[in-house]
Amino acid sequence: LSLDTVREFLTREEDTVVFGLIERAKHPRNTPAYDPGYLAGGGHGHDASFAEMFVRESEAVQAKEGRYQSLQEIPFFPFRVPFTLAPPYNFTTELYSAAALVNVNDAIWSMYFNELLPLLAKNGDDGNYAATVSSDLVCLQALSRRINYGRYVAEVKFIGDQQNYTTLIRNKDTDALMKLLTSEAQEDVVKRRVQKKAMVFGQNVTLDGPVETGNSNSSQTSFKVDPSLVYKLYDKWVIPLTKQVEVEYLLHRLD
Ligand SMILES: C=C(O[C@@H]1C=C(C(=O)O)C=C[C@H]1O)C(=O)O
Repeated sequence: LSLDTVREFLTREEDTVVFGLIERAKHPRNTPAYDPGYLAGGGHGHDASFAEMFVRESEAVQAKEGRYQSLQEIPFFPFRVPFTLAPPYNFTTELYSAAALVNVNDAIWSMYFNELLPLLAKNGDDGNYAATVSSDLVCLQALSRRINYGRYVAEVKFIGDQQNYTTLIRNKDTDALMKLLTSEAQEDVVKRRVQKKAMVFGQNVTLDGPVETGNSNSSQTSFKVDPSLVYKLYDKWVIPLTKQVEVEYLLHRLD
């Protein structure tokens, strides 16, 4: 684990996040899928929305196949996750064990459904709820993996500057920790790159003419996901939440 490999991981995750958003944006809002009352109205005694039920049950299946044996993956419903049926695999454990399970999945969940989704999906209801929430799950898992990877970022930064971090952790100085782990230049690169990825991955591809680059002067260029929304997602939520994970991890790094 080094700062370079950590940055490579985050860069590759950007692709997964952007492709996930493109797929979700294919479907309209489909609000009944998020309404707990919609299922209850069916009289089956459910108190969760289709979206929640889909995530919970998918996580249960994936848990059985060993998804959460990798520390890179953290479920949204940890108490509903059954034991794995997969034989143990010797995953490398780069994380400090007392801090390894730090995560902000609850914050990711509410950010995704309450803030991002209304900006991402067009109004409308086409009844394809299962396909829709299945693409929500992909987005949630990608965002969770990316944001909770802040644990690995923090570990690398801690190892690289143990003396300074140790003092700040002992003093529980979260503001100073936040400042020490922040690289504004790097954050700027990340935000501009994801915006560009949204342009490149989300363009309409036709056989006539050159590949659209998105920065041509044709105002007709339209993207499957608004590149400025992807910038905003990283600026307002993904990077701040990643840094929150980093700070929380560090606060447990000497436990
Ligand atoms: C990931 C890093 O650490 C911090 C978090 C970042 C992020 O969430 O993208 C970017 C820069 C840093 O503020 C890094 O330095 O590469």
